[in-house]
Amino acid sequence: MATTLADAIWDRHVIERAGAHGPAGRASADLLYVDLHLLHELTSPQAFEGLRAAGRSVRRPDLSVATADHNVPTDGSRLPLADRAADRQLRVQIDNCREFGVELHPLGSPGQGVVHVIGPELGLVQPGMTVVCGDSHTATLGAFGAIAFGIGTSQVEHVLATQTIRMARPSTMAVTVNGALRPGVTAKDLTLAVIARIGTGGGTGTLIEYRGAAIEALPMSGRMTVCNMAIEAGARAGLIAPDDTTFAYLEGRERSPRGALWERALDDWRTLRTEPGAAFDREAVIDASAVAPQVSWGTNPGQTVGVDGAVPDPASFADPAERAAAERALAYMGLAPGTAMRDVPISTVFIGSCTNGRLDDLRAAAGVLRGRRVHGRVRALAVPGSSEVKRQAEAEGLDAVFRAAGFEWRSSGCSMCVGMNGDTVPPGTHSASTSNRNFEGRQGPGARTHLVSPETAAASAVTGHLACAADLPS
Ligand SMILES: CC(C)[C@H](C(=O)O)[C@@H](O)C(=O)O
Ligand code: SF4
Repeated sequence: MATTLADAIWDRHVIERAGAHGPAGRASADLLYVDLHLLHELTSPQAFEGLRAAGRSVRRPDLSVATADHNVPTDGSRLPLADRAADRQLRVQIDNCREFGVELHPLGSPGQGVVHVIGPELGLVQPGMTVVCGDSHTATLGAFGAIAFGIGTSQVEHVLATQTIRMARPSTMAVTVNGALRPGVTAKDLTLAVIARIGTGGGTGTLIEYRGAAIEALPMSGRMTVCNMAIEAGARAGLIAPDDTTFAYLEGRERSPRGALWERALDDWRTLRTEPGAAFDREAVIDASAVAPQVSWGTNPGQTVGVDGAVPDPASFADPAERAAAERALAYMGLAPGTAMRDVPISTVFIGSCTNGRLDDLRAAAGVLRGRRVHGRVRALAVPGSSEVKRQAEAEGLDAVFRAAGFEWRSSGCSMCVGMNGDTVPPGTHSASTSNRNFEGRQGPGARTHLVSPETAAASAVTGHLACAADLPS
């Protein structure tokens, strides 16, 4: 029977099948081998604590890599931090990684950055792998043709101790994006439009394979943006079949295979595709040419419209649950039905995160900002996704473009994506943010988040209200 890419990768990693009789009795789910375990400071302390209490060691420290991202300040501060809780968490991480022999990229080190940004950058994430991390947006890494998913802290401990994970095989979904994106329309707009279309529950329990001409045309940065938000459609993970774009990105990276090993890896990676005729449990087909720049209006990523659109009337939703969600969202967002999205004034712009904090994203935003100024009422932050992205951006003068426009140029971290590191949106005001979640309070108490692409964030910074790049006078 023809196999999907996700099933093929899964099968390669099964150690014990669900239903099999093992030493611990009948297995409730598959036992999978984990090729790469990424860690950050927020979801790993209790896992290391558990190992310590049980007198266990890390089974494969060589396959485990940690970084500091959620809690780190982005104003250039170093330990000791004024924020006592963050300070403690970052120190605990340093101690844990030292004690258990895990490679760590701490605050202030050249390899530090958002965990989902540094993995690919180092060449750690490769086609055909299983990758886990105690973080839902691990889905980002599926862009390399890997099965990459978020796990809970007790599973982090299990993986540290055994390099395996017990997990039921997800069902499969294909999201096929035909045609080509129009000029000015980005991977972020596409991934938001997909969620608006299939809903935040549209991918529940599945592993989504994104495919079709519009996906194949995306660079790795855009593919990561798309897979990053698979989780916001309810999926366990997203993935994209590896191709020459993937291989070109990986070639020569610090941890990529070299020489004969590279050739051997390529031979294998080229086989990683969904076989013709393979059946998916669910399928959605999207026409890329119909996608416009997107802006979210509500408090989940599916509550999104084109920038030409308006805040919908909750009464227009046939589904009672959706109607109630829209009512609640409008109350929180302080928006009236029928308001044109362009009429929403913003206080804050955030360009960064594991969704849109890579070099291509900063280049795109800088392209819009060159020769322009941020509106007087707007505070705008550019936060590189990693210290390496920051260095590269500075090497090509992007920091100067952001600064000249009136942006703050910060150090890398999760920053305003999550509002737990000192970077927040003032209560009751609106932000244009390139992150992936617009939940209530996500960017700070009372913050009203509008999810957008880097280009749209930059254009909104200039106009002081939600706007796309095409709105700006040339
Ligand atoms: C803190 C972490 C567990 C969380 C996640 O799992 O995604 C965070 O990164 C987020 O984006 O909400
Ligand atoms: S940048 Fe945001 S979404 Fe990504 S890992 Fe950090 S908090 Fe989570």
